[in-house]
Amino acid sequence: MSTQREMKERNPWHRPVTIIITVIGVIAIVTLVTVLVIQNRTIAQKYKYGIVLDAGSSHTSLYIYQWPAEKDNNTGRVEQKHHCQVAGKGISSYTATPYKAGESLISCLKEAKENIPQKMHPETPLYLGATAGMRLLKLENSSASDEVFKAVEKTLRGFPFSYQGARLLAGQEEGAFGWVTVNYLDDRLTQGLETTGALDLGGASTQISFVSDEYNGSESPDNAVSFRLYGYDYTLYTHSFLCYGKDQALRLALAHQTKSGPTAITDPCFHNGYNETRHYAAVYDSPCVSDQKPQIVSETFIHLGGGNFTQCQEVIKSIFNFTSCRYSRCSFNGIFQPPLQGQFGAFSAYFFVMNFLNLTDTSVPLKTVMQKLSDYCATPWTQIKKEHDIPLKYLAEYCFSGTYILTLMMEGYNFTSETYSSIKYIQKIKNSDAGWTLGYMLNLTNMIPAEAPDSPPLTYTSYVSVVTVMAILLFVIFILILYSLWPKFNTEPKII
Ligand SMILES: Nc1ccn([C@@H]2O[C@H](COP(=O)(O)OP(=O)(O)OP(=O)(O)O)[C@@H](O)[C@H]2O)c(=O)n1
Ligand SMILES: [Ca+2]
Repeated sequence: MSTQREMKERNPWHRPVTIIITVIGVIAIVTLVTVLVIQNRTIAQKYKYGIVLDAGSSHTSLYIYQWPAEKDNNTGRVEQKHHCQVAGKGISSYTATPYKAGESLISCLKEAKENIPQKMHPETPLYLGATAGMRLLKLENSSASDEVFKAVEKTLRGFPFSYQGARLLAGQEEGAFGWVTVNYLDDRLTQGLETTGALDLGGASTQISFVSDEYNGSESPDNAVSFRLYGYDYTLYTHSFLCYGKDQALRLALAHQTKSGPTAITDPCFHNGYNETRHYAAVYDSPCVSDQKPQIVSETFIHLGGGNFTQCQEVIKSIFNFTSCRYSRCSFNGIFQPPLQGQFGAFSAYFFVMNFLNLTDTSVPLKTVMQKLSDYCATPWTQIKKEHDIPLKYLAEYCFSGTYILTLMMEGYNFTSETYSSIKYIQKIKNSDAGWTLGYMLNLTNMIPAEAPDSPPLTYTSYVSVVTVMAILLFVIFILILYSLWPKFNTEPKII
């Protein structure tokens, strides 16, 4: 009994002082870890913002981006916070009343004010980039395009943000920034991974951008864009085909079918039973087709549907020119294109159309995809109208658009049934829309450094874990030391 009591007395864990030390130690560790976590989280919650307006040919979209304030010059942290679709058509449609182009943007800009903390408004950069609709308007009527830009500038300056300009993007910029967006969001740039190509299909133009080992910019230098990003060099091949967005491509196809000025056509790209009267003036009212306008015999023609995928493919092939190529290889219309390489992300109308048609799965063999599209095109217009509740103008065009997408990819860009699966139809990557706007803002705010930034050797989680483990270890060592010294303390009173 006495030996047992002695052992109990010698065991420091039964002493109140040891218990107190242990409790204090545990409290200290908990406090240390809590302070570390809270301290870091408070800093991360402060955001900076940027606004980009995408003034496309068919409509305008406003995007708000946000990033942690302390990561200004760091990697991969910019994300889309908000998207607002401007009501009505694109700014290039307001030539008769340019001030309305400016007014059309007001409601989205008001939304932007609500979505960004007020004190951040003056330091939030605001950009507007216009694409193919305004490119065409400039070609057609350059003073009208100036008026539209003046009107939108006036509206943008009336908001409390830091206005950075409204300008026309070059086709190369549109393609290159779309590529930057996709690869930035996929975290490919910081790690120097093999990049993903970008395919963007708009209403008035379409872009293809990718890195090819066989392209260094010496052949057809106009198609080269060189970057140094995070310490890695890239020479990107990019081309923008004006008039080959899906709305202008439809005009090219209609122009091809109405060359002789008929009073009616049976268009294989529209469903059987489709019947619409169209004005020649409206179809040919675009610089993409205006020079092909036939000597009019009548003001209108009847647009009938034929619902035949194979014949539709033939019509669409005829809007591409494959005859001349002064380079080693071409896509179409005499434009150089190096061999396709790697994975591709296809966004904007590529996604809208293929998603509507339920054809976004590219692991399905191309033959099956074509068969499904062929069946869709052959479905009578009355049945299509019954099955879908969307505006008829859009509904009528999906057979054409789907066929156009496959023909552009296979005949135009030279994808094959084997490489078709390297394409992924995408709308968003990690909650941010794929498109040129994010890449444009990252570039103009210098948010992608040429050299890799110095990064802390540990990630945040590892840092907290290491500190926690070390704190516990120190505490245990402290207790062990205390324990090893205890017998001495314990025997002292006995000596006295
Ligand atoms: N949900 C949507 C949104 C758009 N569209 C159509 O897709 C095409 C392209 O849209 P978008 O990529 O927004 O083109 P824009 O940016 O307006 O045109 P561009 O890039 O050529 O200036 C247009 O015909 C548009 O009507 C669609 O079918 N479904
Ligand atoms: Ca676009």
